[in-house]
Amino acid sequence: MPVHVAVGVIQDAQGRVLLTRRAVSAHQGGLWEFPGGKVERGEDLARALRREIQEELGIVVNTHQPLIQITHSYPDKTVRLDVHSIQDYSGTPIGLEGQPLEWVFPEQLSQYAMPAADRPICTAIRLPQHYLITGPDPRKPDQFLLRLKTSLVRGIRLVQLRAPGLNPIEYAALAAEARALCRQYEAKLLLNCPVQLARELGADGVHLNSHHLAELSERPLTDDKWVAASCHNLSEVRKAMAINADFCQLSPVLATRSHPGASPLGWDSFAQIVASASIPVYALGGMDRGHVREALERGGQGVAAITSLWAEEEPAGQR
Ligand SMILES: Nc1nc2c([nH]c(=O)n2[C@@H]2O[C@H](COP(=O)(O)OP(=O)(O)OP(=O)(O)O)[C@@H](O)[C@H]2O)c(=O)[nH]1
Ligand SMILES: [Mg+2]
Repeated sequence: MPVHVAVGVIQDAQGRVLLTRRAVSAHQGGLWEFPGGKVERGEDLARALRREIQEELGIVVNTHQPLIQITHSYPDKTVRLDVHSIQDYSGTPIGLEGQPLEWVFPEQLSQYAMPAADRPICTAIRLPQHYLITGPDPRKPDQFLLRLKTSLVRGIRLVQLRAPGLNPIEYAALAAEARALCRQYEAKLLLNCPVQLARELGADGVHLNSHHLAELSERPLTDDKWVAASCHNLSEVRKAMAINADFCQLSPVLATRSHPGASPLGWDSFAQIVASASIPVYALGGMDRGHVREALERGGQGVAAITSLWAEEEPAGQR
């Protein structure tokens, strides 16, 4: 049986995350971690989280929401980390057990030595709750780029450029323009195309379709790039984890106009598959912004969508 652990992600007004340093004598000693500790017998997760955070930092957790669940096997034990984002708390964190504290920007988390189980937590912290998949294929690139811009103006920060009907030359031209636009808004652009092309185009990362995923035996890009994958069942999610992908999307969760023939998983199967995934998983298929809460409650990272996130009109002031 894995050791069940309640873990809290606490962010300040600037978005910095609180790390604490484990005692040298402890399991995974000397490494930086997120505060938290073991769930005691008879305790539920919320109570354990409140107790651990109060014991270690002297603050009172008021509200929290699930971020990710990770099962990880170390040589000496297996842990099940139940990670929640702490949205509101009272007091000022101090290291009540003498542990050093540090507030760290999400982009800098990789500079801290942390337990191996924490890598997907850092990924989940850096990823937004919405993942925009562009569509449909552009007949007029200008209009397509204007719609992308509107989506960015509305707050989208993670974009998958999907245009399966374009040839590689058309796709490359569109990707260059989309990349320039995404940079302006500090959004990340993942290219849904063969890995070699994504490498050549110098994107922020690649989004593998299930066919490309199946062909790979290892992570195709270095750790400073994003690697994401399209999955439709548990074995594809496992494959994404096996090649060390950062995150995946799982579809179709609900019935969707864009893929009318596909039979939906439903939220229960989504949650079941996500429970076995130790990487962030976006729900895809019939999703709109209103589904974010359900996706989080079911263990997901948020929603991925074409139809509902792809802006219909031009951005204000751009006509
Ligand atoms: N709190 C915390 N534990 C983690 C993280 N990552 C990770 O692998 N763990 C593992 O999860 C377990 C959590 O235990 P803990 O040592 O914090 O438990 P605790 O606060 O109840 O302490 P105690 O039982 O030593 O008094 C440890 O085996 C630890 O190595 C993390 O980010 N935060
Ligand atoms: Mg602890």
